[in-house]
Parts: sequence; C-alpha cells; structure tokens
Amino acid sequence: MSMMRVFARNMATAAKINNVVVIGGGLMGSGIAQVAAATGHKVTLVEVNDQLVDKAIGSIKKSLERVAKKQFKDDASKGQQFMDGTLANLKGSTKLEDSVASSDLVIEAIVEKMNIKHELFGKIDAVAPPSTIFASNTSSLSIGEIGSVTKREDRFGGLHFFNPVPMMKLLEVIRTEKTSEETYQQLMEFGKRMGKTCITCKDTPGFVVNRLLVPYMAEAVRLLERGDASARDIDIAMKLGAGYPMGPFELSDYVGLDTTNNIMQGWHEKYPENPLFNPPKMLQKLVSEGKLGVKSGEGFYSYKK
Ligand SMILES: C[C@H](O)CC(=O)SCCNC(=O)CCNC(=O)[C@H](O)C(C)(C)COP(=O)(O)OP(=O)(O)OC[C@H]1O[C@@H](n2cnc3c(N)ncnc32)[C@H](O)[C@@H]1OP(=O)(O)O
Ligand SMILES: NC(=O)c1ccc[n+]([C@@H]2O[C@H](COP(=O)([O-])OP(=O)(O)OC[C@H]3O[C@@H](n4cnc5c(N)ncnc54)[C@H](O)[C@@H]3O)[C@@H](O)[C@H]2O)c1
Repeated sequence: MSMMRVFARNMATAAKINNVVVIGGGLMGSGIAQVAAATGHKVTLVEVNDQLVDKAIGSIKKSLERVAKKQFKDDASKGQQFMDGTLANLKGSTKLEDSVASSDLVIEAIVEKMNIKHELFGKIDAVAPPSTIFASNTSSLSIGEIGSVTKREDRFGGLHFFNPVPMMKLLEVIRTEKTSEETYQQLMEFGKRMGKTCITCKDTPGFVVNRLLVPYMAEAVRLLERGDASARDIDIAMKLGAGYPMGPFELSDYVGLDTTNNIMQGWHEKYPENPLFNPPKMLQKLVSEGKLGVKSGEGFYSYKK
C-alpha cells in the first residue's frame, strides 16, 4: 500500500463517527438506534421487512415520549423539539447493502446465533467502506469469533448495551486481541457521545455483567424447579432483600427467554464442564412453547391484557 493510501485510510478512520447503521430493530437495536439518533448521529435502522421497520420506529416513538416527558417535564415544546430532532436523525430501511455503503459504524443487534451473525458480517464486509468500524451487541458470543469472517478484524469490537438502552447508563466496550487501539478509542468516544459510562472488558464469555447476571438468573430457575419458593416470592426476595430493581424472573422475561436460553445453550456447548452454564429445563420448555417473556405476552408471568 502506498504512503498516500495509508495516510488516507488513517485520516478516514480518525474521523468522528457520524453515520451509524444499526442492524436489527428488536428490543436492543431499536433502543440503540434511538439513543444514537438522540445524541446527534445520523442513524439507519435495518430490519428484514417493512412491517418490522415500522414496528421498531413505533416503539422508538413511544420510548421517546417517555424520555421527553421526563427530561422536559416543564417545557412541552422543548420536549416536542427533542422528539422531532431525534426522529429527523433516524430512518428505517430493509436495504442492508445500500445502508452500510456510507456508514462510519455498523452495530449489529440481531439474533444471538453465531452462524446468523457470520452470514450477516460476511455480507456487509464486502460492501462497507474500508474505514467502517463493525461492532456487535452480542450478550454472550465471542467478539473475535464473530469478526473472524471479516477482513477488518482490526476494525471490529464489541459494544454491549443494556436493556432498556435509553435508561441503562452502562456500555461495555470489548476489544479483542486484534482490535486496533484506534478502533478501541473510537468506540469509547462513541459510547461517551451516546451519554453512556463505558467500561472495558476482554473478549470473555458474558464480559462483566452477563458473566455474573446470567448464572444468577439460571440459579433462580433451578430454585423454582426444586420447588423451594415461588417465582413471585423469589422476585420479591431479590428486590427487597438485595435491592435489585427487578427480580430474576421479571428480568428474564424482560430480557427475553429466547435470548437468555440462547446464551446458556451457547456457553454450555462451549464449556460443558462448567455447571454454572447448565441451561435449566424449565427455561428450555418455556421457549419451546413460544413463551419468550414480555415480548411474546407470556414467560414466567403473563403480560396479556
Ligand atoms: C442480557 C443482556 O445482554 C444484558 C442486559 O441488558 S441485562 C438487563 C439489564 N437491565 C436491567 O437489569 C433492568 C432492571 N430494571 C430496571 O432498571 C428498572 O426496572 C427499569 C429502568 C427497566 C424500569 O424502571 P421501573 O421503576 O421498574 O419502572 P417504570 O416506573 O416503568 O420506569 C422507570 C422510569 O424508566 C422509564 N423507562 C422505562 N423503560 C423505558 C424505555 N424503554 N424507554 C424510555 N424510558 C423508559 C420510565 O418512563 C420511567 O420514567 P419515570 O421515572 O419518569 O417514571
Ligand atoms: N434482550 C436483551 O436484554 C439484550 C441485551 C444486550 C444485548 N442483547 C443482544 O442483542 C442482540 C439482539 O437481541 P434483542 O433482544 O434485541 O433481540 P430481538 O429478538 O428483540 O430482535 C432481533 C431483531 O433482529 C432482526 N433481524 C434478524 N436477522 C436480521 C438481519 N439479517 N438483518 C436485519 N435484522 C435482522 C429480527 O427481525 C428482530 O427484530 C442479541 O445478540 C442479544 O444477545 C440482548
């Protein structure tokens, strides 16, 4: 590569992140797109069909109303300005390749399955500009393994947000052995611009929060399976006895039982010797019955109106 081209590439990657593409508009992708747009980035939210694009934008509007009501409670017109400004920064799309073609940063928030993430990143690596940084919001998979299908492992990292993204202040920034210092700095800078407090973790199962939280959630299911206490009482116990905002069953339903189960299954397959990673049978059964928690209307609890 000529000196000029090296220089041009460095200049390109040193530029501030403005154009952000979020792939997947479910629980997490819609929240990430919302906060990125609210903090001044130009955001494209990519979903698989128009219906899901509309659903994602609809849920962003509802969440924005809640944020505006709180942040601008004494000034409705400022609240409206905030909502209009955020929505003006945001567009939905089903055209993956076109969307990533002018991106500075792509954040993937699709289903927690390695093969599906590989297929996606393989596809977009071929069309995104060389300077574009790729990040995954995976809860539990190895960032290095996800990025291994691309030719930009130095421009690949983890941005692990928490649900609900507009409310949760933490962002875990994951650097693999191949993530460049510059990419890492850009991801940290982007996280700060999103208004998050960033921590750094190595590319290890569950990073910090999920490595502690997911085995705790699974242990709560085992407590229930043994009949030691009811789900309701376990939730009350952890809220009033340990100060958690939600009990483990409320939280599992909130995160999504499919996501929680995928995390446990993946870790169990990779680390079968670790009993902490054994997926509880009750969790698998609920998922096989389509009971995925709040998003499907039923999980450990019923949310049907
Ligand atoms: C598995 C993954 O990889 C990692 C994860 O994400 S693990 C999950 C991490 N998340 C958690 O642990 C969440 C734990 N729960 C909580 O912190 C709180 O219960 C909560 C913030 C979700 C909701 O708070 P809570 O007091 O229980 O309910 P509620 O009164 O409805 O909401 C509190 C405020 O949050 C706001 N809020 C909640 N969800 C919101 C959303 N999606 N968008 C905007 N605002 C929201 C509400 O408007 C409300 O505002 P107010 O204070 O002005 O009334
Ligand atoms: N749920 C949580 O609390 C949470 C928290 C942090 C991280 N995560 C991680 O974030 C990711 C997404 O989780 P979620 O809870 O938002 O899932 P979700 O099921 O709510 O949403 C996933 C969305 O991705 C879309 N999608 C799937 N394949 C796609 C593709 N090829 N192109 C575009 N869109 C596609 C689906 O249509 C769906 O709407 C997962 O990796 C998960 O582990 C989840």
